Amino acid sequence: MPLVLHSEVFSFLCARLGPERVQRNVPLAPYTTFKIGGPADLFFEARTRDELAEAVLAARELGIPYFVLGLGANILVGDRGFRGLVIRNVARAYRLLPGHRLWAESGAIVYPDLIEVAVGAGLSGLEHYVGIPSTVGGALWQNLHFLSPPPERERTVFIEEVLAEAEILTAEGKRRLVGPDYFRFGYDYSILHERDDIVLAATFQLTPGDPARMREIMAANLAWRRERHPPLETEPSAGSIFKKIDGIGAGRLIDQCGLKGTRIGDAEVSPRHANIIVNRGKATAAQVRALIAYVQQVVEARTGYRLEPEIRFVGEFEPLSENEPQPVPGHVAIRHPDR
Ligand SMILES: NC(=O)C1=CN([C@@H]2O[C@H](COP(=O)(O)OP(=O)(O)OC[C@H]3O[C@@H](n4cnc5c(N)ncnc54)[C@H](OP(=O)(O)O)[C@@H]3O)[C@@H](O)[C@H]2O)C=CC1
Ligand SMILES: C=C(O[C@H]1[C@H](O)[C@@H](CO)O[C@H](OP(=O)(O)OP(=O)(O)OC[C@H]2O[C@@H](n3ccc(=O)[nH]c3=O)[C@H](O)[C@@H]2O)[C@@H]1NC(C)=O)C(=O)O
Repeated sequence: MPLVLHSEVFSFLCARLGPERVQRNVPLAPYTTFKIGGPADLFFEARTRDELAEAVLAARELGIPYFVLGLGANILVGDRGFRGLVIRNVARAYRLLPGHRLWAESGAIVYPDLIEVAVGAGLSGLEHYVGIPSTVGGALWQNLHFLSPPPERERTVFIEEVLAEAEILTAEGKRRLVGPDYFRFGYDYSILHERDDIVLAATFQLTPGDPARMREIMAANLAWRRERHPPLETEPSAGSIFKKIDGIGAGRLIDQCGLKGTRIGDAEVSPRHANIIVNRGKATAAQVRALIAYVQQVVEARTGYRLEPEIRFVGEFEPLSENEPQPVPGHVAIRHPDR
């Protein structure tokens, strides 16, 4: 039974969060970069970090499932949607502080908002992440990263390198200021994967830099992405589907197996970058899941490597039906610039 039918739950949330503020049965597809996903039984937009904390505490008190949604850039929402409360984080305040610091609520958007304000003030440290869709919360969750500047591009730079401190709501319900060590950052990893802590705000320690050089880095990184990744505006996706395989490359393996352009319904392995699945129009979460499973199966059979999804699966998924379209091999393959 949809949670929405439990009127006491709805009344409790309205009393806690405001009568006009809690919505029922809200489609989630528009709030994801994949443009896929069924409805949330209950939906609330948190406009400040206090509202975000209050919504999480209310859901915990009720004992109902909840999910904090950033830009929905790293998730696949099931076609049946989410049985519980989706809290969309639109707490987007930010300001520059003395000592070259930038403070931001966790719903603040890294690009363009934070990067533009930092670069505009001649402060370096965030410009690497230009063009990557992410809120501050999502960035700490996954330790947002990109290649170091050209021409060397000799390493990966991570957002942990400029994090000074963060305000969190802990799994135990306490508001705390924590330093970077708390997060135990790794590649695509932070403690937020294990603990039910919520990021409310973060402060970044930036460094004075040459704005012209920062603009140069931004232009080069945007060009790098444009050349390799399908454009989100016309080919909705969730970025890389599978985790990095050090020194080998998930994308390269899929490409070498000739899977670019393979489709199940409207879900397609991007002909531009083999580790990205794009929604060609009306793709369902079931089709994306089936395509993920198909790619895993082919790559494992041919190379022995088991690809692990990097994206988070959220909500309820339809069981795969026998009527689901079968995989159709791709015909056109765009040569990847690194091959
Ligand atoms: N490098 C690239 O090209 C790309 C990278 N990405 C990555 O995807 C992420 C997208 O971020 P975004 O769209 O904002 O997030 P999403 O809405 O995609 O949510 C992703 C996860 O982040 C967690 N999360 C979000 N906000 C908070 C918060 N305030 N506190 C604690 N956890 C939170 C949630 O985990 P939980 O359920 O555990 O609360 C959720 O599962 C970024 O990390 C970015 O690096 C995405 C696309 C491309
Ligand atoms: C896109 C994301 O992150 C990106 C991040 O933007 C960039 C830059 O730092 O490095 C990674 O991309 P990537 O393209 O190097 O990763 P993979 O998909 O594993 O590809 C590895 C390598 O395979 C080769 N490759 C890739 C795609 C393709 O179609 N053909 C091909 O040959 C390329 O040489 C590539 O460099 C991150 N992906 C992963 C899985 O770690 C994301 O997180 O959503």
